[in-house]
Amino acid sequence: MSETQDDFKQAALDYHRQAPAGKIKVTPTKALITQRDLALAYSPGVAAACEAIVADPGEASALTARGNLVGVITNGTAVLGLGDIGPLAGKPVMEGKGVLFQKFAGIDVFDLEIAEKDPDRLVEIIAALEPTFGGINLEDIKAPECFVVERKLRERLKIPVFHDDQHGTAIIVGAALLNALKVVGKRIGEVKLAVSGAGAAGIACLDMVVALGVKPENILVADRDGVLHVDRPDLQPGGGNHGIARYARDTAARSLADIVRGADVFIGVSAGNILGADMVRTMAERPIIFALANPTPEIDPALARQARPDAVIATGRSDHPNQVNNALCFPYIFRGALDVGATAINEEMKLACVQAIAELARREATDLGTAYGGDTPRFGPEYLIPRPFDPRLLVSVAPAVARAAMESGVATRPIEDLDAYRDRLSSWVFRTGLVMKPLFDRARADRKRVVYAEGEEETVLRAVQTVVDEGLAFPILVGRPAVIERRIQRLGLRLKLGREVEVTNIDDDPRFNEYWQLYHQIMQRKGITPAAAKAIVRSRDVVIAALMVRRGEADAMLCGLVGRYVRKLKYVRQILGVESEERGLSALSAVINEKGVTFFTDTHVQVDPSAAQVAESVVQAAFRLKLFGITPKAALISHSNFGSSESASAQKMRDALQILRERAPRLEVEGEMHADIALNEEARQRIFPNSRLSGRANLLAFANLDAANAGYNLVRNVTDGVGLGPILMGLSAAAHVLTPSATVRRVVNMTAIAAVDAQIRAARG
Ligand SMILES: NC(=O)C1=CN([C@@H]2O[C@H](COP(=O)(O)OP(=O)(O)OC[C@H]3O[C@@H](n4cnc5c(N)ncnc54)[C@H](OP(=O)(O)O)[C@@H]3O)[C@@H](O)[C@H]2O)C=CC1
Ligand SMILES: CC(=O)C(=O)O
Ligand SMILES: [Mg+2]
Repeated sequence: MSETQDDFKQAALDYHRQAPAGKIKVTPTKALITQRDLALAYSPGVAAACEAIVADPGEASALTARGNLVGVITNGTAVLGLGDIGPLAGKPVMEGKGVLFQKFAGIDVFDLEIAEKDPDRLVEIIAALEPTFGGINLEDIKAPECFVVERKLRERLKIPVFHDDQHGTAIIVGAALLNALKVVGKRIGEVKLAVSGAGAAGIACLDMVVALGVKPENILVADRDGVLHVDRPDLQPGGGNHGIARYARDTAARSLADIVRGADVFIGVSAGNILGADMVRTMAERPIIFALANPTPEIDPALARQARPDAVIATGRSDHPNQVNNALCFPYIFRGALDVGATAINEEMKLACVQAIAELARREATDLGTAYGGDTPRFGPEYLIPRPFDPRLLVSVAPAVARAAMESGVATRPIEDLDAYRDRLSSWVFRTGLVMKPLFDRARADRKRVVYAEGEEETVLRAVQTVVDEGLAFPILVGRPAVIERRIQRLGLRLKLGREVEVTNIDDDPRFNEYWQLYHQIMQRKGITPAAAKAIVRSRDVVIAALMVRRGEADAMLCGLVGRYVRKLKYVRQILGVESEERGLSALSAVINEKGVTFFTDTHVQVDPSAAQVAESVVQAAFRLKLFGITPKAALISHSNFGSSESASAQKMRDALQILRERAPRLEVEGEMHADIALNEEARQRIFPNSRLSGRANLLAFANLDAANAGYNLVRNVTDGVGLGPILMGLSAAAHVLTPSATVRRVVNMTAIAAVDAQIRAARG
C-alpha cells in the first residue's frame, strides 16, 4: 500500500524528532584533547588570533570560520507557502536550508529566527551581525518588506546579502524557463506569461525573465487581489503596493482565469490549488506550467497533466519530475561568492548561475550516485533542470559564479587558477577525485586499451563516456553493437562506436574460432571439451574479455558489474593465471571519507589466508598505495593487541609481521593490534610506545575475509564514505573484478587503475 499523506507527515515528524532533535549541530574542527590544545584554542593562544584581526580584518577569513559561514535569517513572515507563521515555527525550514548549504556545498550555517516585523528594525539587527558572517541568506521574509530589508542591507554591508526567495527562485525559474522553451520550441521574445504571486519570489522571477528576454508587455500578473492593472488603487503612488506597479498593465483582465487564457507560460509563486484544470485547458499549445508554491503547488501536476497532456510541468517539490526549487541555486552561488570573498552577489553572478544550471541539464548526467535509485535522466520535458543531488552542480555553478564575481569587480580574494579551483571542488564532491589524480594523470600520459566485459551495461557506457572525455584509455566494449548503439542514443551519450570505442561483437565476431580454441587449449586438461569451450566463449562476456587480454588485443580488463564476484574471478583466474600459486590472489579496497583514505586488504578473495598470504597482500597493497602517491603505513589488525591473545588468528598476524620484516624491511608496518589503535597514534603510544608505525595507519590488513570485508563495508557505510576497488592483486595480467554495486565513478576510477596496472606490466616486459 502506498504511503498516505498522514503517514508521510508522521514520518517527517519522526525524522525531526529523532535524537538529537532537529537537523543540524555545531561541531568543532580542531582537536581539543590536551592541555596545550586548550591553551592554543582558548586563552592565552586565542589572543594572538584576535590581535592579528585587529591589525588586518581580512585575516578573519583565515583565522576564524567566518569565510565559510552563512547566516540563514528570517522573521517568519512568509514561510514557504504557509504564510506568516512566525520565526519560531519557521525554524525547521531554516535548519533545512542549513543542511542543504552544508551537504551540497560544504558551507556552515547559523540559522537565526528573529522576532521582528518592522523592516527598519530588522535591518538594524541583521546589519549588526556582519562581523559574524561571510554572507547572509535572507529567507521567507514577506513582500513588500523584503525588498526594503534587502536593499538597505546591501547598501550597508560589505558581504553578500541574498534574499533566496527572490533571487534563488528567480535564477532557477530563469534556467528552467530557458530549457522548457527549448523543449517546446518557442522563442522567449514571443511567449505570453501569466504569473500568480507578486511577492518576493514573483517580482524577482519577473525581473529575471525580462532580463532573459521576455517582453514586459507579454506579461500579466495576479495576486490575491486579482490582476495587477493600472487602475488598482494599491498600485498608485502612495498605495501600499506601489513598488510592484511596474508590472501593472492596461488590461481588462481581472482574474487569474483571464490572464491564463491563451498564455504560453504559467508561473505560480503564490499559494496551493488556485489554478483550476479548466484554466489550464485554455492555455496555448504546449503550455509550460511552473506551479511552484510549497508545499502545495498551484495545481496538482497530475491534474494539470490530465487537462493538458501536451504541457511541460514543474513544481517546487522533490516528489515530482522537474523540481524547480531554489535549493538548486543557493548552495552553489554562495560557494562561488564566498570563495572569492565577494562583497555582493550581483546581476552578473546571478546570470552566470542561470546559464550554468540550464546548461548542465542539457548535458547528459554522468553519475547521480544512488540518490535516484540508479535512474539517470535525459534532457527533455521531464528533466528540464538538474536534480538536487547532481554532483556536477557544485563543480559547474560555483566556478561560473566566482568568475562572474571577479570579472564584475566584487571579488576581494580573486582565484587565480579557476581550473585548480574546479579540481578542488570536484575532489570535494567526488572525494575520490583527489586520491585518483596521480593515477588519472599517469593513465592519460600513455593510454591503454581497456576492455569492459559487460559492455552493454548503462553504468559501463556512462563511465566509458567519461573515460573518452578525459582521455584515460582506449575503451573496448564486449556486447551486441546494435544494443550498445541504442543505449548510447537513449542515454544521450556522445560515444562514437568504431572511432572512439571499439566493440567486440559477442554474437558474431570474426575472431570467435580463435577465441574458443585458445580457451580450449587453456582448459583441455580441466575437463573442458571443444563443444563446451565454444558454448562458454559464446555465452560469457567475461571469458571473451579475458581472452582478449591474454591475446594482447587489450591491455587490461574490467568485469563484474553483473553477476557473482567469485564466478567472474574464476574465469579471469583460469585464463590469465596468477603470478604465484602459493602466494595467491587478494583484493584491496579503499574508503575515502572525511578522515582521508583508508585501504583494506584482503576484502574479496582469500577466505582464510595464511600468514605468508597476508604478508604478500600487504606487500602488493603497499606498492599500489605508492602509485596513488601515498606513503603506506600498514597495520596488521586483530582482536589481539601486541601479544595480548594466544589465539591462532593473533599468532597468524604475528607471523605475518615477521615475514614482512624480512621481505619488506623498509615498509612501515606494525602489529598485531586493534583497529582503533591502528588509527590513533596517541592511544598506540600509551599501550605500545616502541611501535614502528607512526601516525594514523592507512593500510589495514586483516586475518580473514569476514573481518576485512566487514571492516571495509562498515567504515564505508557508517562514515558515508566513497568506495574504491576492489583492486585485484597477484594476477598475471591487468584485470579487475568489480561488484554490481559499482557506480559510474567507481568504474571510471578502476579504469585508470587498470590502465596504470597495464603500463607497469608493459614497462616490466
Ligand atoms: N519553488 C521555490 O523555489 C520557491 C517557492 N516559493 C513559493 O512561492 C510562494 C510565495 O512565496 P513568497 O514570494 O516568498 O511569499 P510572499 O508572501 O512574499 O508573496 C506571496 C504572493 O503570493 C500571493 N498570494 C498568496 N496567496 C494567494 C492566493 N490565494 N491567490 C493569489 N495570490 C496569492 C500574495 O498576494 P498578496 O500580496 O495579495 O497577499 C503575494 O503576491 C510560496 O508558496 C512559496 O513556497 C517561494 C520561493 C521559492
Ligand atoms: C523553497 C523556498 O524557499 C520556499 O518555498 O519558500
Ligand atoms: Mg523560502
